[in-house]
Formats: sequence, C-alpha cells, structure tokens
Amino acid sequence: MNNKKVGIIGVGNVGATLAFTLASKSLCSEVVLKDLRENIVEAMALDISQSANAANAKTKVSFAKEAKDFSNCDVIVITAGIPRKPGMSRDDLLLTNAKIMTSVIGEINENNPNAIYIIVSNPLDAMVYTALKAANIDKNKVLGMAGILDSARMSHFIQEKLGYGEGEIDASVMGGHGDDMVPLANYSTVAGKPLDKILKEDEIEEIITKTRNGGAQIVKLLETGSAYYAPAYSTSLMVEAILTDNKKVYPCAVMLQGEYGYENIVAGVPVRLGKNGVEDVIELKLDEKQTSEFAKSISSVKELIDTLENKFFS
Ligand SMILES: NC(=O)c1ccc[n+]([C@@H]2O[C@H](COP(=O)([O-])OP(=O)(O)OC[C@H]3O[C@@H](n4cnc5c(N)ncnc54)[C@H](O)[C@@H]3O)[C@@H](O)[C@H]2O)c1
Ligand SMILES: O=C(O)C[C@H](O)C(=O)O
Repeated sequence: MNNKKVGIIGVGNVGATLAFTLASKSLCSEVVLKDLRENIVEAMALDISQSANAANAKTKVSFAKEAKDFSNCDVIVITAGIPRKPGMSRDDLLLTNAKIMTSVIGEINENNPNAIYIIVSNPLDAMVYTALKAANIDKNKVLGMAGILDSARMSHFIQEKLGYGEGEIDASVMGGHGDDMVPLANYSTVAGKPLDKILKEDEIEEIITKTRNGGAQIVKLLETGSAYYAPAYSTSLMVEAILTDNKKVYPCAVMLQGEYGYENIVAGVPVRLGKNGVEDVIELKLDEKQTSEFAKSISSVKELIDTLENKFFS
C-alpha cells in the first residue's frame, strides 16, 4: 500500500462515486470525505468503507469531523458545488459555485501544504481559475477534470457510429469544458488509425456535436442533476496518475502561461501528470480550423473569468 491520503470535498454523486472507485481499486491508503451534509457524509464513509471491506481492499475510508482530519492530503478533489438542471448551461452555476469554491479552498488550504488539487465543480475552467486565485497555489498543483470525460464521451459516440472498436478507441478533446469544446478527429484513433481516415466529414461532425452535447443529454434525462459515473472514473485516473507518478498524458484544465499562445487563461490541454501535478503541457499542432475553434473556446472561458473579476473578485 502506498501510504497516500486523498481528500474529497463534496460527497454528492461525483464525490461519493469517486471515493467508491478509489477505495475499490485500493488506489491509496486513506480516503477522507468532507461535506456540509453531516449525516450524508457519515453514511457515505460507512457505506464505502464497508464496500471496500467486501472487496478486501486496503483503503481506509473516513469522514472529517474537524479540520485536522482533513490535513496532509496528497491529493484533494473538489466536487463541492451545485450541478445544473435541464435547460441550464454550466455557466449558470458560475457565481454560486465560485462562492463555494472560495470557501472550501479557504477551509483546507492551510492544513494541506503539499496537496495537488483536482477541481471538478462547474463551470470547470472558471472554477480552476477561482481555486488558483482564492488560494494562491502554484499553478502546476491545480488541475481541472473534464478532458478525460469529454474524450470518453467522444470514444462512446465513435463506437456507437462504427459499431465496433470497444477498448481500442482513443479519442482526444481539448479546450474549455463548455459547449464549444474542441474534439480533435485527427488525434482520435481506432486501433491506431486516425478517425479522419475512417469516417467522412459529416459523420465526424455528427460525433463532434454529440460529444459537445454529451453532458446536457444526461442532464435532460436525469432531471435532477448531472452525470457522475464517467466523471468520477475519469477523476480516478488523474488521482492514480498523480499518486503513482505514472507520467500518463491526459487532457486536463490548467492555467496556460504561454502554451498554445495564451496567458492567464485556463483551458483543457494534454498534460503529463505525475507526483508534482502538471509535469508538462504537450503542445499539439492544430490545423487552421482547430486553431480557430480553440480560440473560440478560450474566449468563452475568458468571458466567465471577466465576469468573476468584475462581479466576484472585485
Ligand atoms: N468537470 C466535470 O466534467 C464535471 C462532471 C460532473 C459534475 N461536475 C460538477 O461537479 C459538481 C458536483 O456534482 P454532483 O453531481 O456531485 O453534485 P451533488 O449535488 O450530488 O453533490 C455536490 C455536493 O457538494 C456539497 N457541498 C456544497 N457546498 C459545499 C461546501 N461548502 N462544503 C462541502 N461540501 C459542499 C453538497 O452538500 C453535495 O453533497 C457540480 O458543480 C457539477 O456541475 C463536473
Ligand atoms: O453536464 C454537466 O453539467 C456536468 C458535467 O460537466 C458533464 O459534462 O457531465
């Protein structure tokens, strides 16, 4: 066992599913949960700990009764915040979740000097920005989860279109986690073959549209909230990469400082993950259309950041 501690704040659908995933896979020695809802967090800690015992897993699952219980974490995942409901955009959550993000970061930052933070709350890119601004943490230690999820959705829609490829599809999505994210057909492969060599342009466009709409599709069906199995599993991959220092490259939302020609803006880009968090940002060569789509996605994130600066941080 690796003697690593993971803290999860916000133990609703995504947080609880993530805790279950980490514990079932014995990815760390300890998972500690924190939420405003005292009975729920205690119930989740009991239930998930008991499931881990059923699996003979080695992870201890507990909940934080006081600040010291949520200290010295190696990785902290923040899923605290409200999810959207049908008819809403992720951006509608901006000011409510910025308030929650600022408050939770303020509660835990001091006791966790070495933690790497993974942000999940929406709107994702703006929440990564908020976390960085609220706590003055090194930019390489704060990452947002969305790109793995969006890429998994794209893989799903590719498989659905082709009718084959399970386990052999490797899709790639960049940009902000919003309606104009940038799925990259030429960097998406089926058994190593690029998608743009397999499907026609209109078929690829259909997959791109479905990928962009993937979150909203589930929100509409669920009625009460948003997706959580794929988001939680995607987050577990980031946690694993950091804890095991495996150097895997995943699309993650990070603060850009010159990469892709942008400064002081958060967006999803391929990142090599390791024990230090962001170990490298990989710069893919984008064609003209992808470059302009990435610029559009960046400008949507910029609008949210401007709103935060004018209405929240000022
Ligand atoms: N980045 C992504 O790809 C992605 C994917 C799925 C969900 N999300 C986002 O993650 C967030 C959580 O989604 P969910 O489905 O788990 O929602 P949920 O409502 O099931 O859970 C949210 C939890 O946060 C808790 N919480 C709220 N304020 C808190 C605070 N100050 N301190 C501690 N806990 C607090 C709530 O009590 C609740 O248990 C939402 O904002 C959602 O939009 C993002
Ligand atoms: O769609 C949402 O609001 C939740 C999340 O961002 C998702 O893509 O599933």
